Amino acid sequence: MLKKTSAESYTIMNELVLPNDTNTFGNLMGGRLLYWMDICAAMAAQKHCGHVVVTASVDNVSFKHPIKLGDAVKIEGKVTRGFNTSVEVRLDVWAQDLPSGTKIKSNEAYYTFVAIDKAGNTINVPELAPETEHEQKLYDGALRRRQLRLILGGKMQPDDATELKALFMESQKEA
Ligand SMILES: CC(=O)SCCNC(=O)CCNC(=O)[C@H](O)C(C)(C)COP(=O)(O)OP(=O)(O)OC[C@H]1O[C@@H](n2cnc3c(N)ncnc32)[C@H](O)[C@@H]1OP(=O)(O)O
Repeated sequence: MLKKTSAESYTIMNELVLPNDTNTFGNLMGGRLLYWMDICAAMAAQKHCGHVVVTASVDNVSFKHPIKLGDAVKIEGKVTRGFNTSVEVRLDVWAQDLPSGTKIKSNEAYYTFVAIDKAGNTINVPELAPETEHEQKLYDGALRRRQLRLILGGKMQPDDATELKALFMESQKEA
């Protein structure tokens, strides 16, 4: 199957935080942000897969700074690696106070999507060809993150997570 690049799935989504998106403190609700991130990530995954995708899992997401009413939210998504029927998407989220132009990094996250056909059966996805050093790093890390999330999802035995185990062995040697 033809390999694809991260650039081919690169997706940018911009949103403006309106009153209906906020909590009683006037900050963007976490659930609303996760919803926007899911949409951005799904668009990136579909560009890569050439098929409809469903969200299989969302890794731990930390909310580093509150995002305020009236801020612009910019979400960037791109596929980091294709496996058999699933892809990992990396998201970077920025909040910008438009009048001052001040921009802060708000979140980073990884979402996993599975490609499905019209009958709902899972289908194979294209591999990813990293083009830069940074993309290669994300590609290598994707295998370890996949093993961790499959263990947590009860889909893999810890003993089978060879790359993850190797990482722990390395850090034990260094300590
Ligand atoms: C864009 C949206 O918001 S869609 C709406 C929300 N999402 C949904 O409704 C999805 C509902 N869930 C499902 O349809 C199914 O559970 C699926 C398609 C995600 C997985 O199907 P299953 O039959 O459980 O999984 P199966 O064991 O066949 O594996 C299929 C792929 O899913 C991956 N997968 C399964 N569970 C997980 C998980 N918890 N985390 C990451 N990947 C997973 C597998 O690794 C496999 O990928 P691979 O082929 O690249 O190795």
